[in-house]
Amino acid sequence: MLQEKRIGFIGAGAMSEAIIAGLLQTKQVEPKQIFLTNRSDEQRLQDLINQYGLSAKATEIKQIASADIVVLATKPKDVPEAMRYWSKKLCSGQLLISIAAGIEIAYLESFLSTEVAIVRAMPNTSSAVGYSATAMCHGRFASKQDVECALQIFRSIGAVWTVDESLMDAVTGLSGSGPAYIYYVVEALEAAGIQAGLEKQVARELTLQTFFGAAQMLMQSGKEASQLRQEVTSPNGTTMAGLAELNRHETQKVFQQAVLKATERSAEMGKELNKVGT
Ligand SMILES: NC(=O)C1=CN([C@@H]2O[C@H](COP(=O)(O)OP(=O)(O)OC[C@H]3O[C@@H](n4cnc5c(N)ncnc54)[C@H](OP(=O)(O)O)[C@@H]3O)[C@@H](O)[C@H]2O)C=CC1
Ligand SMILES: O=C(O)[C@@H]1CCC=N1
Repeated sequence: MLQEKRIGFIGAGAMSEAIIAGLLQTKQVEPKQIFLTNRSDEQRLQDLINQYGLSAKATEIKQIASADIVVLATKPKDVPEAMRYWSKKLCSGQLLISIAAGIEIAYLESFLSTEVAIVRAMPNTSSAVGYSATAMCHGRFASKQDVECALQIFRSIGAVWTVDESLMDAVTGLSGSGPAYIYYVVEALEAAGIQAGLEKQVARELTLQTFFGAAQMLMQSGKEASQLRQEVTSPNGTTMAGLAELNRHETQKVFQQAVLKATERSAEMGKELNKVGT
């Protein structure tokens, strides 16, 4: 299905790159099917075109405006400006996929005078290696084929779930921002390993393999995280000592609060922009 589609990206930032890298790595699309534009950073655009072998024509506005699928990947604050410009160029028959945090479908529709199919999605940066956790919902003009097309894009760069739009802020707080929480923990474990006497590279490799192994256990064993944690924890042993310190600082609660804060921020960003209006 994606083989015949032309995909235009509005925004040439971290997320567009992650999705493009994933699509190309998993061979779902060829470089010539991808068109890309940004606002002003010519060097960044050229770097991506060179790195991923995209056609130089990729920057042509006409190509994006007539693409089968247009991915809106600017920062949320830049969505009004981008939509004011691009909404005049989009037409029914095209599928607009927005990945902007907090931005509601109704808000995007308010810029459009034609019945453009819209999918709102929240992938994460693991798209770049084919392991995104993406959730998506769709607007009233999206057909079954449009939804299937979006599902196929996000399946090709990881796993995808469909949710009600009211849950998109929660998804953003959990899995959209989620990789950053994991990297934050990895930074801490690596630093602790070094402090305890390990060489930097060894600390890094042990940490990464521990994360990878734990993720595999969670996915393959069918056991709850709490049960797996208990299996590591010998009475009066090392893990118990480590976990006692985490509990003393209410670390689980802190992580829960972090996800809820991020969820709130996603909703807030949408509200801030809706106030701006068209
Ligand atoms: N980073 C993440 O982990 C995730 C981000 N998201 C969402 O993805 C979106 C993009 O994020 P990210 O890639 O990190 O952002 P970046 O800041 O890395 O990239 C934003 C891009 O948008 C371009 N841009 C800004 N205004 C316009 C415009 N009017 N027309 C065309 N292009 C424009 C910028 O161009 P220039 O540099 O020339 O100004 C830049 O290339 C955000 O809405 C974010 O909420 C979703 C999931 C995860
Ligand atoms: O930090 C942000 O706002 C974006 C949305 C999800 C991940 N990064």
